[in-house]
Amino acid sequence: MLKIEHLTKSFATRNAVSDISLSIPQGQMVGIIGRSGAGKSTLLRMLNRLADPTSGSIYFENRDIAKLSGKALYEWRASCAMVFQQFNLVGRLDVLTNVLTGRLYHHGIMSSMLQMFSASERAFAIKALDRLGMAHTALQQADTLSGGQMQRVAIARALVQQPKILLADEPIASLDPLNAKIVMDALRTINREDGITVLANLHTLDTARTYCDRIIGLQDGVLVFDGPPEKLTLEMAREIYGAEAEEAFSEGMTSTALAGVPAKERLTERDLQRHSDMSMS
Ligand SMILES: Nc1ncnc2c1ncn2[C@@H]1O[C@H](COP(=O)(O)OP(=O)(O)OP(=O)(O)O)[C@@H](O)[C@H]1O
Repeated sequence: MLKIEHLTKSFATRNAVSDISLSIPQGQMVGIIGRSGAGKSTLLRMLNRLADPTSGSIYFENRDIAKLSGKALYEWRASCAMVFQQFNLVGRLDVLTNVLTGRLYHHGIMSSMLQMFSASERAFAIKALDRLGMAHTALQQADTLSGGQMQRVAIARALVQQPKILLADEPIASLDPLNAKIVMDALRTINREDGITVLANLHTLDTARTYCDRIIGLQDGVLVFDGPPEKLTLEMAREIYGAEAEEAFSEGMTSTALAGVPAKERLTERDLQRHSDMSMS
């Protein structure tokens, strides 16, 4: 069980995350939604301590994660893996070595520096790649892969950490729809088969609805919705995304599009349909 109590992160002029309390049972798949700047990344980054909370607590199996330091913090980061929108692979290294870097958390400093991996670790890494349908690329240089393939390798790297929690910060925001589906399917498989809790920041509401057991909605750093997808009404979704009542609101719209463009300039579904009709004629 991951338990967050009154978690707050303040920057100079504002709270990015404001007094959030939540309990997440092991094995849940949770989607975090909200418009751009709502605090989604800051919340995830606090969970694996890439950012330190200003106040509040994060408990996992009764340990206060917000207070860990040194070796204990390193161990926590091993059990709380993270994947990012930009994949964060080392492009000039081969895929297998990239995946094996996920094992460095389990090594001492010396063997980490020498990148010494045992035969069983290599086999484990290949198995992780195989689960993601990527074993055939093991010896390929990482920067020759497509974005979707890179994200699958990044997930394999997270898997070899043998995490209890997987944090995914906009894992499909840079991918085309087909690759986005492959990556989300992979996250759900890992969640269901391995019992790993998945917390994913998702920039479209329809993805969160399709894949998640539970949706958490943030608005200006404040928790404004917490429940199963079927409880998230259109009105609530509009409120979370700050969409105005008169405009067409599509669940496939991205949080960035909703936050970045003045309402009058945003494309409605009707505009998009008209555009595709025109391109086809
Ligand atoms: N290091 C920082 N220093 C100052 N302000 C920051 C910092 N990191 C985030 N913020 C601010 O905190 C707020 C929340 O940012 P955050 O990146 O968590 O939002 P988000 O919901 O993940 O947005 P996006 O979807 O665009 O990534 C924003 O107003 C952002 O500008």
